[in-house]
Amino acid sequence: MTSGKFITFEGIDGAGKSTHLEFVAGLLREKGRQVVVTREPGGTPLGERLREILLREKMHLETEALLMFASRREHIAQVIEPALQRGDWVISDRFTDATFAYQGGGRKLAREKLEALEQWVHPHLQPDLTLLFDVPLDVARARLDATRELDKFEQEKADFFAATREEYLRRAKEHPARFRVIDSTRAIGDIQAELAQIVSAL
Ligand SMILES: Nc1ncnc2c1ncn2[C@@H]1O[C@H](COP(=O)(O)OP(=O)(O)O)[C@@H](O)[C@H]1O
Ligand SMILES: Cc1cn([C@H]2C[C@H](O)[C@@H](COP(=O)(O)OP(=O)(O)O)O2)c(=O)[nH]c1=O
Repeated sequence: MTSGKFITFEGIDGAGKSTHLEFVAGLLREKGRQVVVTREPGGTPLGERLREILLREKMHLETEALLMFASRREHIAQVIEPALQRGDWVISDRFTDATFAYQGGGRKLAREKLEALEQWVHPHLQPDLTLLFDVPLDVARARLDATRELDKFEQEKADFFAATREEYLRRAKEHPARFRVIDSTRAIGDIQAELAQIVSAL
């Protein structure tokens, strides 16, 4: 049995992550891999209920961080670890880097608190590859405005997303072996050509 890998997709809202999830899953399936596509917050029945609350209700920033990690704990136990143990590949639309970027960067929750939660919830699990879809705020905002009704996070102001993006880029620099920063201002076809190269090198 080949061993599976854990790939996460990250970026500020509107960067284009969701556009490329199924493309990457398809590339892996073409190579004969079993692929589980999932997301955070969510990915389990309980996690999806937490997602509904997290994306709609205002709450204390620590409550928000704790619920993100509660959803993640369930997701790891029910979906991610069993899939990796079977040898499947897991692609998750967001994981812990999102909590550092949104609750840490955006909401300014102390990084040490998030590191403590990360150590508690998944001391031994890290993605093998994190694709960070990066775009300037105005590009992300224009894409969002063109397409959908905005949830609680998407309604945040420019300085929130500036801090979120900055924290993502800081983490990418801190973990260069795990992160690939994708310039997501380019045409979808150009981005997919780069993704195909990255996936074939895995
Ligand atoms: N490279 C791109 N060029 C132009 N439009 C894009 C590009 N990538 C995504 N979009 C569009 O931007 C919108 C937001 O993309 P989406 O993948 O849903 O973002 P995210 O999941 O990162 O919030 C969608 O309407 C999508 O079609
Ligand atoms: C996983 C995670 C997501 N989020 C936020 C980022 C997004 O705004 C929102 C949901 O993510 P996402 O699934 O990307 O939203 P959409 O389906 O609208 O593209 O949750 C956090 O604030 N912290 C986290 O730890």
